[in-house]
Amino acid sequence: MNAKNSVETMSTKQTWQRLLKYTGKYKRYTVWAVVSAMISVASSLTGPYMIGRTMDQMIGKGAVRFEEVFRLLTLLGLVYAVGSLFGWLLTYLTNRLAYQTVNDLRGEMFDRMNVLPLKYHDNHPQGDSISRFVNDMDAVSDGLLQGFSTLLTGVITIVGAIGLMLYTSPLMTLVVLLSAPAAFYVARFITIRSQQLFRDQARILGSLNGYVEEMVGGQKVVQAFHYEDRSFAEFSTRNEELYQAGVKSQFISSLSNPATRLVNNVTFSIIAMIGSVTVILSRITVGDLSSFLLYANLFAKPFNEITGVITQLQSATASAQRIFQVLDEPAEIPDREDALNIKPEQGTITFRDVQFAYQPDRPLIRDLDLTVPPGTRVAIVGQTGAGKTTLVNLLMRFYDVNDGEISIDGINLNRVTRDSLRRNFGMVLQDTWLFGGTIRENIAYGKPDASDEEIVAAAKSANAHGFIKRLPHGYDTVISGSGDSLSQGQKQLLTIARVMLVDPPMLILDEATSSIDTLTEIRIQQAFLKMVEGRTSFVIAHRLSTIRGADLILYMKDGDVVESGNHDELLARGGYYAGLYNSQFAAANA
Ligand SMILES: Nc1ncnc2c1ncn2[C@@H]1O[C@H](COP(=O)(O)OP(=O)(O)OP(=O)(O)O)[C@@H](O)[C@H]1O
Repeated sequence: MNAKNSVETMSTKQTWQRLLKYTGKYKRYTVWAVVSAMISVASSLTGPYMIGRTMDQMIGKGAVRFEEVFRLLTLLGLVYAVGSLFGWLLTYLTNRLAYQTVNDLRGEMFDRMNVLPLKYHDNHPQGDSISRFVNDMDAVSDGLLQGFSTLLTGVITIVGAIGLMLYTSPLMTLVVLLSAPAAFYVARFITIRSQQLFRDQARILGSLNGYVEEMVGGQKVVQAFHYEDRSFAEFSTRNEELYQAGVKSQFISSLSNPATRLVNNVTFSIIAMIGSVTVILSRITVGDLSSFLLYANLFAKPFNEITGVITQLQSATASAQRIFQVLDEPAEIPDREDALNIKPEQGTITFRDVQFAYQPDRPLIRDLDLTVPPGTRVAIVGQTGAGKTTLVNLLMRFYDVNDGEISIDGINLNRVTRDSLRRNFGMVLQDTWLFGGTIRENIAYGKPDASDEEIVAAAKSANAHGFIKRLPHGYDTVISGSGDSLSQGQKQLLTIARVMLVDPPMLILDEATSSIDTLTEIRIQQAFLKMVEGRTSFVIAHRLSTIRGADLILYMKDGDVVESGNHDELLARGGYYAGLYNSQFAAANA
């Protein structure tokens, strides 16, 4: 059974057992919360007793023991004040408990996101992951917050009220107790029905977030293709679905409170009648009856409150299941215990009988054999979907080969720590990734302790220094996460500078296919050339100059390297590469 299934079949009980393990770490808060709840409930239970006693001091017209009434009422005020104080303490402690728990969960989830294999991120919309991180965490936090204090005070109140009712009138207590299961089963009947609806709601919310994230991220494309109307139509469908799911789940679950209230009110009326008769028969005093009725109310209230928070608890359960789903996703297979930290001396890269498939039934790379001597400039070309990025994914061990091996200087990559492997490769991707911070911080991403001189030198090598200097605050200019205030070319120059600073022995470059102004393109080309000098480099190449300057061109087709050699050799062979050259570059070059 895979992790996803195991969480999907996780029962409510298992989910809460697991959630409470996180809460269990904060026993100190829990113990004090229980003590506070007990004191606060004790005060609310003492109240009705004292009110009853006070009433019994007012026997009739002109027969009121004022002194005693005054004493009891003062005491009552004091008892309620202490109760309020501990009620506040209970809220404070449950707040801490809930936020600490969610804080830990959030930390664990963030950690897990970082160790999940790329496969997970490739197959899950970012919006859905963000929704789990934000919305589901909030739902769990609300559930813990409300659930904990309500359940705790509820249970103590119920137990205490039963004891005091029994003390006052066992017969009437029996009536109250017999009616309790009715309220409980009514609530349970409704709860079971609404649980599935809450699960659906969380799922639809995740999918809506995923869609919004796609559409907001791709706004340019959306507008360029006049997709706005269709995008809005699709959004509206999902939004409507969420609306329907929300209304339905809220409607069903909100039935439970009025339904249990109805049962309780009927019970209350019956007890009032029986009680009146008992008073007439002089078995109990009027004070006792009023105390009892107040107890019966106190006894019923938690049922109402508990059924009220059941809505929140259900939503928290569904959300916790979605969080645990991520936590249970298998992490990237850890490095072997005897994994080596490599520092390649030569850097000869060999592919031997490499086989790879993203999906087991769709083999992509079959029996790939290749030797790349140190310092070789490799250009990978081929049509879209040919497997160029896949080759890079395997080199960086974002995915592991299914069979065969890739080695550096004869060391199988499976025996190398991923960290040291990735440190040896500098990567410049088409999708430039910048984060919210200064230009300086963005360049120093791979070497946070770099000096200013090193940063400037790297920027100069990357031909980025000139445009950075012209920015309003130079290297201290703050850019947004997406780097929207910079041009595509400038962003790529920054990412080149970032790699230059780290100075890795090997490089992986994904040449931008997007059009960049000629001057910037020349700058990038120069920067690329400087970067690959003397280093083993793999370039997913789209420009003729890069391809022609390469020592080794790999022409990929359907996952296989079908031709390899340098430009002249491949042209002379008259195969796929020659076809590509003649159809795409020859005319431009003529
Ligand atoms: N994460 C993935 N899961 C499943 N299949 C994938 C995944 N990534 C790529 N593929 C498939 O593998 C094949 C090779 O994809 P790859 O990205 O390596 O091609 P490419 O040559 O880099 O294409 P392009 O030039 O368009 O970037 C394609 O058929 C693609 O659909």
